[in-house]
Amino acid sequence: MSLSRLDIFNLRIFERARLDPVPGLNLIVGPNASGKTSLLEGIHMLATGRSFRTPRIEHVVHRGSRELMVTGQVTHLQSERIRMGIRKGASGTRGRLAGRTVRSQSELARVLPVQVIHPDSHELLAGSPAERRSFLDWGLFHEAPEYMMILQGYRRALNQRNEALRRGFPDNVLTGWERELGERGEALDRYRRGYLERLWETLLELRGQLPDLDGMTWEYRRGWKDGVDLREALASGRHRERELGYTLMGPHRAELVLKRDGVSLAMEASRGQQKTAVLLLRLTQVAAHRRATGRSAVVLVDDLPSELDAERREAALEFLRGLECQVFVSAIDGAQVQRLGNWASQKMFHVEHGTLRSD
Ligand SMILES: Nc1ncnc2c1ncn2[C@@H]1O[C@H](COP(=O)(O)OP(=O)(O)OP(=O)(O)O)[C@@H](O)[C@H]1O
Repeated sequence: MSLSRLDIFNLRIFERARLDPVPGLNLIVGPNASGKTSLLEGIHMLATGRSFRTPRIEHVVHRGSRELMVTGQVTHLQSERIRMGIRKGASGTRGRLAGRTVRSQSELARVLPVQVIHPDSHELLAGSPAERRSFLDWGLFHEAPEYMMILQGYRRALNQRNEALRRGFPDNVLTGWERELGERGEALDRYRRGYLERLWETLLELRGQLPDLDGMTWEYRRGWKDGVDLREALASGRHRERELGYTLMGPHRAELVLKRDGVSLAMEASRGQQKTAVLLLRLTQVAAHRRATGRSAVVLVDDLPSELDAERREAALEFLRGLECQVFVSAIDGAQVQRLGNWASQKMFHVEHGTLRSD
């Protein structure tokens, strides 16, 4: 699966841009502020309805315009072509897939799975636990469609219970929400554990491809005490949670700690080591997704050279090549990613102040 055509309208610096990518490596080169990241942002917007830089759409829409639009064509098995598109602005979002309007953005995300690695991607290790929970959610969204339904139901029930806690509703109201949270929460935990086990099998096979990652391990904390049923834990925590006005236990508090030689990578690894570890984690997800579903994802790497030395850069490109999926890499200096290896197809795009040309 690959993106074979991309049209961008009114996104950041671009009023209009067209890209005809190849299924292998697409290298986007240009000076600072030319629009490299904006192109990757356009692909991410089409696939997920969101920017990876800001939750505020007004910053992404070209100044002076009301909305942005991104359309694309996804090619499956070299022959099946699917058209998709998204319009987004202050007045809302509209998505189109194969000639019809979609009910939810997730329909586009299923057709075009996208994994992004950007200069702040070390936040996966150093940022809040929510970053790591959404990492797990990415894999499960693509592998187990029912997982998202359970998660959405869990979030609804959680909001209801929090509201009931804040408004001092009686115990029998809370018990109903706790039953639902208990069932859904235990199921989410089982999915996450299973996914992590599978992911780690793939990671162990792949980690030798990047330097410095021997001895990497994980510790998953599910969000409530081991050996206790979630429903019982919620019932016993009710008194304290009434005072706080929110639910302290459950998979919405789960944490994934990544370690190397027993020490947290978030606490002690250098920025370059963290970036290499994040590359490994995200690219392992792409490989595991392929194994589980038979489908490939598109990988976006914004500013690959930043903070990676030559050895790490080359190893990263080699790793990307081995995944055999479509890759978009941006860089200021094409020479830094010159040793591209033997890709099945590759193309270089030059960006200059919002205009685009290819070799
Ligand atoms: N909403 C907007 N409307 C118009 N231009 C914008 C908007 N948001 C950002 N820009 C401009 O778009 C340009 C391109 O930004 P972008 O981040 O894509 O560049 P880049 O090539 O990735 O740069 P760098 O190498 O410095 O990371 C910048 O000059 C920025 O000021």
